[in-house]
Amino acid sequence: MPADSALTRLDEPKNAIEIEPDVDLASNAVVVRGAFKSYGSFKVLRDFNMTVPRGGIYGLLGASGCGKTTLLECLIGRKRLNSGDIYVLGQKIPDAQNEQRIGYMPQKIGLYGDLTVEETLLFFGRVIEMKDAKIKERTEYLTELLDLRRRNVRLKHMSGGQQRRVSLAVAFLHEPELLILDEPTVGVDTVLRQLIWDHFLDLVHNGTVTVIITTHYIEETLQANLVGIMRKGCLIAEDTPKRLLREHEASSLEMVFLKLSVLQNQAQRRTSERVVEPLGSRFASKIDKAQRGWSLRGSHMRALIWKNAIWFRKNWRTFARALVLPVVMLSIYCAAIGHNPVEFPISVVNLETGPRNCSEHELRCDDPQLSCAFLNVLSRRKLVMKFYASEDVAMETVQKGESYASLTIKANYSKAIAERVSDWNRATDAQIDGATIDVFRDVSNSYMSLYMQVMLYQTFETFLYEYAQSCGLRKDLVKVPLRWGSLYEWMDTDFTDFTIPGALPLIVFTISILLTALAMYVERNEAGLERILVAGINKIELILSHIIVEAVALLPQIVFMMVFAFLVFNMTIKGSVVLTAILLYLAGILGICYGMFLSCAFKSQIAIALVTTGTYFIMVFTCGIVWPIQGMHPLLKKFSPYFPLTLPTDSLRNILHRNWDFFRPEVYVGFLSLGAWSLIFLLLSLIVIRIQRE
Ligand SMILES: Nc1ncnc2c1ncn2[C@@H]1O[C@H](COP(=O)(O)OP(=O)(O)OP(=O)(O)O)[C@@H](O)[C@H]1O
Repeated sequence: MPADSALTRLDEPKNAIEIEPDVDLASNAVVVRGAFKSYGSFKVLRDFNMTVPRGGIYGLLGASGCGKTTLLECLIGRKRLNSGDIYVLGQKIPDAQNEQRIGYMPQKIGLYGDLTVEETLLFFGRVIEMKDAKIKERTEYLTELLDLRRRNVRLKHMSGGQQRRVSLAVAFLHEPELLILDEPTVGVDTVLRQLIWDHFLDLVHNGTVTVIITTHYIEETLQANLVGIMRKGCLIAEDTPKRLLREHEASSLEMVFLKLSVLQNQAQRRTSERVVEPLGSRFASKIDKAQRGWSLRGSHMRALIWKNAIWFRKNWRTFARALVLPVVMLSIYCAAIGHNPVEFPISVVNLETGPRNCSEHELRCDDPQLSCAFLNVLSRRKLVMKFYASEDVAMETVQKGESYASLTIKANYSKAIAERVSDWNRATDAQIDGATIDVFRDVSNSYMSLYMQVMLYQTFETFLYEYAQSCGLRKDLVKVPLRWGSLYEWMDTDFTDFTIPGALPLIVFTISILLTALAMYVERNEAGLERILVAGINKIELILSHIIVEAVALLPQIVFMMVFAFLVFNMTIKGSVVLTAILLYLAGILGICYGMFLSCAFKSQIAIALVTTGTYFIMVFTCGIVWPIQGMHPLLKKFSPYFPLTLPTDSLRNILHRNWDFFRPEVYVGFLSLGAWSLIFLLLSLIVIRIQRE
C-alpha cells in the first residue's frame, strides 16, 4: 500500500506514553494476560499478552484473519476466552459492567438500516441513558465532524463509507473513556481519514481517553502512541512506532511488520519483554455475576420499544401483509375445506327408460317411471350424470377414471318398488332384485367413496319418503326408524365449522412464529445486535422488547381475522366474542414465544423455517384439528392433550359451538394450556441465550 503523505509524519506523538515495566490496573486501560481462544480445534489466540496504557492511541496491526476482531470482541465481553485474563478499565471481563465507559465500533456496520442518522444516534444515546438534549448537541457536533449532514436519510440508503461514519459517530456519541474501533477508516477517503485521526489525537490529548484501533492501513498507525503487531495469535511486538522503526532499521511500519513476520517464521518469536505482575482477583469479586444479564432497565426497554415501533412504522407494508396474511389463509381455508363435493361425474344406466336424462320428472303414486323420480332426487346433489345404454360401458367409464361410480337401474324398477312398498313382507327375490340399484364405485378416493355412499342412502330415503307421501301412505313407514334429537341444533354440519376452532388458533400461532423469527432475523443479521449488546442491553431486554411490540401488533390481526371468520364467512359463533378473541390472542402470544425460542436456539433461517413447518404439521395432525382425537392411535390419544393447541382447540370449540362460559374446566383449561406453554417457551428462550457461549 502506498504510504499516504499526510500520514507519514514520524514525529513523536503528541501524547507519548512510556510503558511501565510493572502493570497496574489503574494506569492501564486494557490488560490481557495468557489469553487462549479457539474456535473448535482452530486456535486464534495463543498465550496472548497485551497492555494498553490509559490516555493514548493503541494501533493493533496484523494480517487478515490473525485474530484482531476476535481479540476486540473478547475485550468488550462478546466472546469468552478459553483461558487467560482480560481487565478493561480496571474490571475483569466478562463480569465488568462498564458499557457506558466504552465506545465500540464493530467491523460490520451493525446498525439499523431503517433508522436515519438522527434516529440512530437518539436510539443509542437513550440506550446509554443520555439526556435527549445532550444527544442532540452531540449529534450536531458529530454529524458536522464526520460530514454526515443528510441526517434524515435512512442508513440503508447511504453509501458504505457513510454508514461506517455513522457507526463511528455512535461509538463517539457518549464521549467514552475507551474507544475500541475495528477498522474505522475502511472506505473513508484520505482527507476524512486524517480528520478522523486528528479527532482521535484531540480525544487522547488530555490523557483521559484511550483509543484502540485496528487497521489495514498500517502507515496511519504512525500517529498512534503504541503499536501492537499480531501474528498467528500472538503479539510479536508492542512498542512506539518510532522505536519499532529504529529498532528494525525500517523506513515504514510495513517493513517492520514484514521483518517481524520473517523472524517469527524462523521461530524467533518476540513477545513483549515487560515483566508483568500476576493479576489478582481483587476486582473480579466485586461484580455480582448472577445479576449480570438478567436485569431489566427502564431506559433500555423504552429505547428498544421505541426503535421497534419505528421499524414497524417504517415497514408498514410488512405490517399490512402481516394483517392480511391470516385473512388470506383463512379465506383460502374456508373456500377449500369442508364443502360437499359437487359437479363430479357419475354414469347412469337406466334400463327402465333407456339412455336419456329423465330427471325433470313429476312423481305420482302410479308412476310407471319411478327410476326418473329417483334420478330427480339425485340430481338435487348437483352431480354430472352421464347416461349409458349398457352396464358394461358404464362400468368401463369408472375403470378408466372418467366417472366415480356407475348406477344401474333395472327395467322393472317401478313395478318392483311399488310392490315392495305396498306388500313388502311378500316380496319375491325377483321383486327385491328389480328394486335394487346396482352401484359400482371407485373406492381409491375414500372420501369421495364414503360421500357417495352417504349421498345415495340419503337420496334413496328421500325418494321413498316422497313416493310414500304421493301414495297417501304414512311417510314414517319408509323412513329409517331412527328419530334424531340435537342438542346444539344450530351447528352447521359443514366440516369447515368443525375444523375452524382448530384452524383459527393454528393460523395465528404459525404467523406469529414467522413474524417473530423475521424480526429476530432483522435484529441479528441486518441490525446492531452486537452493538446494542455492547452498549449494555442484555438479551432478555431485547427479547422482551420484541415480544411487547409484537404483542401489540397482534391485536389488529386478531380483530381483522375474527371479522372475516364470523362476519364474512359466517362461521358459527354462539359463545362469547371476547373469550374467543382472548383465546386467539393467547395463541398468537404462544406463537411469538415459540418463534423467539426458535430464533434463540437456531441461527440459521433455514433451520427455523424447517422446524416451523414441522411444528405446523404436527399441530395439524395431532391436535384434533382435522380429525377427532377419539380416532387417533391410542398412544397419540394419550399424549395429544399435552400438545400446545389440543386443549385450546377443544376450548374454542366449546365456546363457539356450545356457548360454554369460561368457568367450565373444558374451557379454562385451554387458556391455561396456552399460558403455560408460552411461559415454557419464554423460559426456554432465556435459558438458551443464557447458556449460549461464543
Ligand atoms: N465464530 C467463528 N467460528 C469459527 N472461526 C471463526 C469465527 N470467528 C472468526 N473465526 C476465524 O478466526 C480467525 C480470526 O478471525 P478474526 O475475525 O478475529 O480475524 P481478523 O484479524 O480480525 O481478520 P480481518 O483483519 O480480516 O478482519 C479467522 O481465521 C476466522 O476465520
